[in-house]
Amino acid sequence: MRVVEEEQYPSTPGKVKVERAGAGAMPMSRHLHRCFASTGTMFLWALFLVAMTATYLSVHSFVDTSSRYFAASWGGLHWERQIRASASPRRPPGSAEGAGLSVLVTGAAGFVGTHCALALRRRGDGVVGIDNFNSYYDPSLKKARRALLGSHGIFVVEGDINDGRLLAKLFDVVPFTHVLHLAAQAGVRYAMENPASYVHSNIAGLVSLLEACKDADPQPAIVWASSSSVYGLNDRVPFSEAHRTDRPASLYAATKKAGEEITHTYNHIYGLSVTGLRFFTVYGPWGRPDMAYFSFTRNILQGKPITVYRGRDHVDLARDFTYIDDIVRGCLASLDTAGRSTGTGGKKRGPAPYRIFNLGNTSPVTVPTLVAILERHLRVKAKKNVVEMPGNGDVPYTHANISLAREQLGYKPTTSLEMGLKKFVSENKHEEQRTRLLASAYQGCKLELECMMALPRVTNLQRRRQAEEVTDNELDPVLDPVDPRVVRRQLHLAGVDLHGDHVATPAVQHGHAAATGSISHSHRSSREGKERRAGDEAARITCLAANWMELPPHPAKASTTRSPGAARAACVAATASGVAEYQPSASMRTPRSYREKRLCRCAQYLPATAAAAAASFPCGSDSGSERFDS
Ligand SMILES: O=C(O)[C@H]1O[C@H](OP(=O)(O)OP(=O)(O)OC[C@H]2O[C@@H](n3ccc(=O)[nH]c3=O)[C@H](O)[C@@H]2O)[C@H](O)[C@@H](O)[C@H]1O
Repeated sequence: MRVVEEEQYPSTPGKVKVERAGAGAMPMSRHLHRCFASTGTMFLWALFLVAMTATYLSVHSFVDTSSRYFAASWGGLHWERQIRASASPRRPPGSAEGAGLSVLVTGAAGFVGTHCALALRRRGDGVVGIDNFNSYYDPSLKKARRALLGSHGIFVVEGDINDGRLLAKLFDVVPFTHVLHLAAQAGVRYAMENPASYVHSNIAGLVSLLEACKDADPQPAIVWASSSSVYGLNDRVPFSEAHRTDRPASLYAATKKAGEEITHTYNHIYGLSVTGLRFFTVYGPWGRPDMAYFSFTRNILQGKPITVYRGRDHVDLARDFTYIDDIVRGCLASLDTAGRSTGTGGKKRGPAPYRIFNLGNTSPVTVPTLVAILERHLRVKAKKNVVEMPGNGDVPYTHANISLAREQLGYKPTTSLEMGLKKFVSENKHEEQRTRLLASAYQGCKLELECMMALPRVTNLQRRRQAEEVTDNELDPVLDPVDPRVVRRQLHLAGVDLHGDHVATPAVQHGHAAATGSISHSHRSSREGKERRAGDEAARITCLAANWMELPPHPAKASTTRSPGAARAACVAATASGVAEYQPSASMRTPRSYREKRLCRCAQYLPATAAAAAASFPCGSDSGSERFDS
C-alpha cells in the first residue's frame, strides 16, 4: 500500500519523484501528469503564478508611475520663465496701492478661481494658477476658462495640489506673497456618491498645500475657501462666525470644517497667516453646471423638467445666494488685509493672524423663488417636480451674518438675486456656444500645431518612401515624438482637410483673417454682437495656428512677415492656447527644421511678448470685464 501511495504522490511537494529503475518504469509524460495532478503541486503552481502576477503588476505600476513622473507636464527653463512672468506684479512702481501681490491661485480654472485670478490681474497683481482639470463637471468648461485666463496673461499649471514636488517647485521658482486656495471637491450631494474625492482634495490636498506653504521661504499668507455648510444643523439665524459648527450635515461640510481645524494647526505650529472664507452658495457667469441655478437654467431652456426639493412640513428650502462679484471683492479684501506669516523654513517666529469670515448676501431666497426669477428672465415656464428633500446632506436654509467681514474687510454685497440672475441669464445665453467655440478652437489650435510640426517630416518620409528609401518602421510612433499618422488620424476624426502641405480648418481660416488684420471677416460672418465677440475670441486663439502656419518656409522670405497687429494677435492667442504644452516635446527641444526652430523661438519669447501684447491687443484683454468685450 505504502509503495502505491509513494508512487502516486511525491514525498516532497513540488518535486517529481525520482523514477525507480527497473521493470515498473513509466514514461516521462506519465510522471508529469502525476506531478500536475497532485493537489500539493497544484497549490504550489498556483502560488507561483500568483507571485509572478504580483511581480508583473508591481513592476508595471512602477513603470507606469515612473513614466508619469518622467512625462510630467511641468518643469524646465521655459516653464519657469512662464511662471515667473505670470507671477510678476504689474503695478507701476510707486503706485498708490503698493507694490502688488504675487498670488498662487489653486483651482484657478474653477468658477471662483477664474473670477478672482482675473480681478487680481486687472489691478496689477501677479497671478499663477494651478488646477487639476478633473472631470467632476465638463473639463472643456475649465479649459475655456483657462483660455480666458491665458488671454489675460495668466498662466495655469495643470497639476494636483497633492503633488508636493510640483508645489515645492512653484515656491522655489516664485516667492509667492499669498496663496488663494480655492481648489476643492465641491458639491454637497455628490459626497454620497464619491466620498473619497472629498478626502483627496479637501483634506489630503489641503495638508499637502499647507506643508508646501510652511516650508516656503518666505511663507505666504493663505486665504482659502471654507463653506457656509459648516453651520450644518445650526438653527440660530443669521449664521454668525461665533455659532456652533460641530454638527455638519454632509461629508462635504465635514471636510470643510476639518479644513478649518487643520489650517488652525498650521497657524499655531508654523506661524502661517490664515483666513478662511465661508462662502454662501456662490452663483454667476462662468459658474458651476452642477449647481441648482445653472442646471435649472439649462433644463428650463431645453424644456426638460427640474426637481425642486422641499423641506419638512412643506417648508421651502432657502439659500443666501451670493453673486460672484461680491465674493471676488471679499476674497481680494481678505488678501489685502491678511497680515504676514511669521515663520521661515518650517519654524514659527511669532503669532500670525487666524481669521474666519462669512461671505454671504444676508438675504436668503427660497428655491421656488429662484425658479420664478429664472422663468421671468428666461421667459420660459419651468416644468417642476417638487419632491421631499432626500436625506442627502442638504440643510433647510442658510443665512449669513456678515458684520465681522463688513468691519474687518469692508465687505458689502451689492447684488440681489434678481439682479445677479439677470446678469447670469444674459451671459449664459451665449456661454455654451462660447465654451464650445473656445474648446474647439483650443483643440483646433493644438491639432494645427501638431500637424504643422509633423508635416515637413511626413512630406519628407513620403518622398523617401516613394523612392523606396524608407520602410514603415521609420514611421514608428515610438521613434517619432509627433507621429504623423496619429496626427493625420486625429485630423481626419476632427473633420479637418489635409491638402498636401497645408491644413485648412474653418477655425484657422477665421483665425487667419483675424491675424492678418481683416478682423472684419469675423464680424461679417456672424449675425449679432455677442456671437461676433465669441467668434473673435475663437479667432484670437486660433490665429496662433494660422500665423505660425504661415511662417515663411525659408529664411530668405523672412522679410515678408505680417503686420505687428498679427504678431500681437498670435502672441495673445499663443498664451491663451497653453503653448506650454508643446514645450516638453522632444521635437521642440531638438528642432530639426527651420519651422521648428522658429516655433521654439516663438515659444521661448512668448510670455514676455504676450504680456506686452495683451495690454495693447485691440480685442481688449484689459477691458475691465471677464466677458468677451471687444
Ligand atoms: O454654500 C455652500 O457652502 C455650498 O453652496 C452650494 O451648495 P448648495 O447651497 O447646496 O447649492 P445648490 O447645489 O445650488 O443648491 C441650492 C438649493 O437648491 C436645491 N436643489 C438643488 C438641486 C436640485 O436639483 N434641486 C433643488 O431643489 C438644494 O436643495 C438647495 O436648497 C455649493 O454647491 C457647495 O459647493 C457649497 O459651496
